[in-house]
Amino acid sequence: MSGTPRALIVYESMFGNTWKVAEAIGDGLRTVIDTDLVRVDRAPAEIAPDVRLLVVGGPTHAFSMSRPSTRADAVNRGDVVMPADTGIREWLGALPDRTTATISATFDTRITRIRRLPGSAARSAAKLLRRRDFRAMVPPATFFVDDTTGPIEEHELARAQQWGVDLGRELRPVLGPIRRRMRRSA
Ligand SMILES: Cc1cc2nc3c(=O)[nH]c(=O)nc-3n(C[C@H](O)[C@H](O)[C@H](O)COP(=O)(O)O)c2cc1C
Repeated sequence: MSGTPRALIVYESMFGNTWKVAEAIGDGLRTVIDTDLVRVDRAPAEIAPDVRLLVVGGPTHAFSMSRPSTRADAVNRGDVVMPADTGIREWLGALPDRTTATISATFDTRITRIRRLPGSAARSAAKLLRRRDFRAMVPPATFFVDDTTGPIEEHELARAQQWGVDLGRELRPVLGPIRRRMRRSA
């Protein structure tokens, strides 16, 4: 383990709503830990050892994480904010096996009006992470958009920021011993 512990948020977004949620979560998390935010098509192929918390989020497509076909569908529905050739499913699938213990958390966006339907990208992503020995810090979280292309209401973004703050609080007891060790060796 090396460097100052930090959090990394990797997000996928077609119409910009999950991006806004990721930024709000980052604002919350930064009250506790240095946090980097990166789009999935620019995300590192490996998780650096100083990343103590990995947060992954994306839009729910067809009851799960997006696939090439659902992203192609999204492109036909409106202007997209990132290339459709990759998503969190592909990025998580290509991650190498863990060499250091990393804690994880996942989130997604879904449509308010069909909130009773099952299926969540966050839950699917959490399953993939568990298989790769990441330890989930909190249950998967969902933030709601008004319709397929949005918008997302301010109260959902406020909830996302608070989720980030709460996640940071959960992380504190885990970071405490690391910070103390770092102070001693400084
Ligand atoms: C092809 C496709 C399939 C979708 N399937 C679902 C779904 O199963 N459940 C749901 O709640 N929303 C579904 N949605 C709506 C997305 O969740 C919504 O577009 C997304 O939350 C917006 O986030 P973004 O702007 O970051 O892409 C779907 C959208 C698309 C384009």
